[in-house]
Amino acid sequence: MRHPTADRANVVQFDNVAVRYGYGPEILQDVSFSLPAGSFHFLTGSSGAGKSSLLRLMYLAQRQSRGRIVLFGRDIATSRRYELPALRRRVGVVFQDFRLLDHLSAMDNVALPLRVAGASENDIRKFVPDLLTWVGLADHLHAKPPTLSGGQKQRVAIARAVIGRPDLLLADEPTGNVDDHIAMRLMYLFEELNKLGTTVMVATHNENLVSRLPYPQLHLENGQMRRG
Ligand SMILES: Nc1ncnc2c1ncn2[C@@H]1O[C@H](COP(=O)(O)OP(=O)(O)OP(=O)(O)O)[C@@H](O)[C@H]1O
Repeated sequence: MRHPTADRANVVQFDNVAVRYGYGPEILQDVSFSLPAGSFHFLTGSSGAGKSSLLRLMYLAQRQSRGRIVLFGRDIATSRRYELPALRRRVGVVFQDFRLLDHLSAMDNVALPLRVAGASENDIRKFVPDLLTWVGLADHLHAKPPTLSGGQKQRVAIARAVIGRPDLLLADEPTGNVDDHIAMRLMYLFEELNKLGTTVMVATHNENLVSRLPYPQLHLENGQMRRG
C-alpha cells in the first residue's frame, strides 16, 4: 500500500484552513501546519476544541470553508471527485465511536481493509489473528462487536486501522476506553507502524501519554492551532 509520494516532503499540509458547520461560527480559524512524512504528532485541546473536526478534514469526511489542504501532494479542493477515494484509502482512521460493523466478527472487521485491497484469504488468516492476539483479543476473534466491552471494541477498531499499514494513521482518542497499561501497549503499536514509515497523528486528552512519549504536540485552542 506504500506510495512513493508518501516518502517525500509533507503528507499533510494545511494553509490558513477554517471550518464552520452550516451558518455557525468558524470552529477552526487560520489553521496552518504540516505533517512531514514519517512524523508522529499528538493533537491536543479541550473538549470541543475541534480535534475531531480537524481529523475529519484529513480523512476527507469534511470540507474546509476556506484555506488550502494538501494531502499526499494533492490539493483537495482542486482534485477531481473520482481521485479522492484513492487518497482516502491511504489513510487509516481510528474513530472515536469505533464504527465497527456489528454483524461481522472481530476477525472480519479487521480483515475488511485487506479484503478491499485484494489480499488473499491465506494472508488474512495469517495476519489478522496475530494482530488481534497482540492487542489482547485472542479469545475474542469470532466475537461480534455488540458482545465486546468498550475497550475491546476500541482495540478491534485500532487493529482495523493499522492492519493495512496506511501511509497516514489518524487516531481520535484511541485510548479513551482502556487502562494505562493497555494504552501504552497500543501506543507501542502506533510507534512500530511509524517506524515502518506511517505518518501518525493521535488526538488525545490523555496527558499521561503525551508526557511519557517524546512526540511533538499540536494544540487547538479557541479555534487556533499552536505547537506545544
Ligand atoms: N456536525 C456538526 N454540526 C455542527 N457543529 C458541530 C458538528 N461537529 C462538531 N461540531 C461543533 O464543532 C466544535 C468542535 O467539535 P469537535 O468534535 O471537532 O471537537 P473535539 O475537540 O474533537 O471534542 P471532543 O474532545 O469532545 O471529542 C464543537 O463546538 C462542536 O459542537
